[in-house]
Amino acid sequence: MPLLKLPGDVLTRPERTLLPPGSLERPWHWLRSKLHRPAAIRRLGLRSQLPGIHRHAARLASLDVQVLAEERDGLRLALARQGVTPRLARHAFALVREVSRRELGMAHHDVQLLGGLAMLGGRIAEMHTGEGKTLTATLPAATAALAGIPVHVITVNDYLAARDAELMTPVYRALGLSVAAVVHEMPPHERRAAYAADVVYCTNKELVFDYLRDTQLLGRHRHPLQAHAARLVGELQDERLLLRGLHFAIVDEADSVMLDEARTPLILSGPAGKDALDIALLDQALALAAEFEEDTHFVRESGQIHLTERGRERLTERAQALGGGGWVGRSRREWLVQQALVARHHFQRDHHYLVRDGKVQIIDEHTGRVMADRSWEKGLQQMIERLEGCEPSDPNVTLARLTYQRFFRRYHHLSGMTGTAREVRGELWRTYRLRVVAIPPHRPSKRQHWPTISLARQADKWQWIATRVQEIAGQGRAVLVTTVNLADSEALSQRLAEAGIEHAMLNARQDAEEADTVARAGRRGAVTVATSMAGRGTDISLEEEVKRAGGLHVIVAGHHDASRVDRQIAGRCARQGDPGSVELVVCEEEALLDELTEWQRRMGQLPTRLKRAQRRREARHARERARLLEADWREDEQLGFSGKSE
Ligand SMILES: Nc1ncnc2c1ncn2[C@@H]1O[C@H](COP(=O)(O)OP(=O)(O)OP(=O)(O)O)[C@@H](O)[C@H]1O
Repeated sequence: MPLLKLPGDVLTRPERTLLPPGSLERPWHWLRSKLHRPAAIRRLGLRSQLPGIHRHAARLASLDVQVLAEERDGLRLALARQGVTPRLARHAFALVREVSRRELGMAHHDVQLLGGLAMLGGRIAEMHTGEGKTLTATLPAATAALAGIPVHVITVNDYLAARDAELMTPVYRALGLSVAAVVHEMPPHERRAAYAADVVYCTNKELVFDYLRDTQLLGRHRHPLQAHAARLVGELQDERLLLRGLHFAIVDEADSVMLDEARTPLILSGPAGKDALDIALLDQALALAAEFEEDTHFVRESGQIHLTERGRERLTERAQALGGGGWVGRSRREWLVQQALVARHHFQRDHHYLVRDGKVQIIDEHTGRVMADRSWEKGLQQMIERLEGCEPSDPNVTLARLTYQRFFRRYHHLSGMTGTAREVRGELWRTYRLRVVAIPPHRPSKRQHWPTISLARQADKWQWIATRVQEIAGQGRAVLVTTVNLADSEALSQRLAEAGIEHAMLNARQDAEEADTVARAGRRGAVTVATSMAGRGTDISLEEEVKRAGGLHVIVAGHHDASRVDRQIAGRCARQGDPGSVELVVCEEEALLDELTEWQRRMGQLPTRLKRAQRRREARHARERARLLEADWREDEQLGFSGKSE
């Protein structure tokens, strides 16, 4: 029985049809997810595959280029005929390992082979940060691609998609496979060409938007069978579609892509024309919101803003004075003012967005990167633009929307890898039916966790960090400091500049030089200040003398939304057996403290309280995702009768 096989009827089955669990099954799934434990390598029998791979690899190592190419062609034929059977998978892994050794000078370690096998079996490989997931992904990706299965390697940002595709190209090329990266700036014809490659590296956002564009194009032929029928009568030309279907996905940073980003659905929008938005009305709403006082007219709860009874009364009075227009209907006017309050009080410049070239550009809260060409919906974008004195952009209308939960479950074969999956394994199983396999590290980690420092004020924090940075960099080590947002990274940068400490910056405003900044960050005495942009995937290679002096020191200047992000940042140091250390610096004024009640503020030590606040925030985000998933399932059940999807 093959592990993977290209469906014979690939034209009619480019994606999996969703079968949501029935309402009686759901409590059972919930219970199973609570009891879920990471699958043991031993129980899955993964280790027993290693001797076979090594036997093949030893034989391949002695072959010359010509014979190796013949071997590859023979294997490709067998994989295409039989699918990826365990025997052929061992053979393919050995071939990929040998090719990587020749082309990149890196032969996959045993733990990478185990990670690759876990993914080939449709699981999530939890591999420690810095263990070499980029190289690991080549094993299942190339094996599936050799069998003729289109592969998507999905990651969190364009920088990583382009970097990983480029780094791994020699391996794929030597295996006779084509590889491409899809990045934001690409026009449709280049995207289409890229998706035609055997292995495609792309981000979750680009992929889902392209999928939505395709569903728009398919229109009433959205169901695979309808599309096939339309093709036969010439009503549908595949040349205009971008994707080749959803066959095999390897999701890098799986917890970030499949959970953190899954709180909000992706919305494909199109221009609505200037008239669709009444700018005067937005201005009135903003002016009204400026009169409203917190706790009297509105309250903030769990990241949302609600009008109080007094706020509603005030709005009714003011609406009568304004008269007519958008102010007549009660729910409409309340919604308008609520949006204006969100624009005024919730979204902060240099935290949630930045202003560049006269435009308001959203910063992705998970990756710390600018999301070019993305905008908030329903007038919120234009309200923020008015507040920032920018020219209001053209409004958009929603064309299609899709949740990540729904999208990823459409893949015939779904797998992933990450350094941080353990704490969300239940949710990964509940949502995607994906099991987590914990892979041991190649070498024991030498990372030292220094005690947490807690200070009273932000200013004390920056001062303390400046002193610490000077001390550690002076020892010939390299230092990376991460802050929770762009504004904080700039405040710290200013403090360092005042102290005469030379440093590089990596944040949403200084993103053009990313590869160079990362390349310099491991030099002797280098100091780098970054936001969570440096949190995932950033691989800082250290100079030999830096390793001898103690490696990279990471200072985490404040907790992030999820403890997984903190762990990812800590994972920038002590990679691949190098030495390294990490410490956390927190202070009373931190944003997460907003989450604490007065009673909690008075209780316990600051770090413990902050940790609790972080856990509450994580739980809230998990609840939001669960609600979205539940809504998705309900929608599926209702649509089931009319046979539609999406
Ligand atoms: N088998 C190998 N032999 C030698 N070096 C390796 C091997 N595998 C990976 N590396 C090196 O290890 C470093 C870390 O790799 P990579 O960035 O892919 O790790 P990662 O697991 O993706 O880390 P993160 O969790 O931070 O994303 C890279 O510099 C890579 O070249």
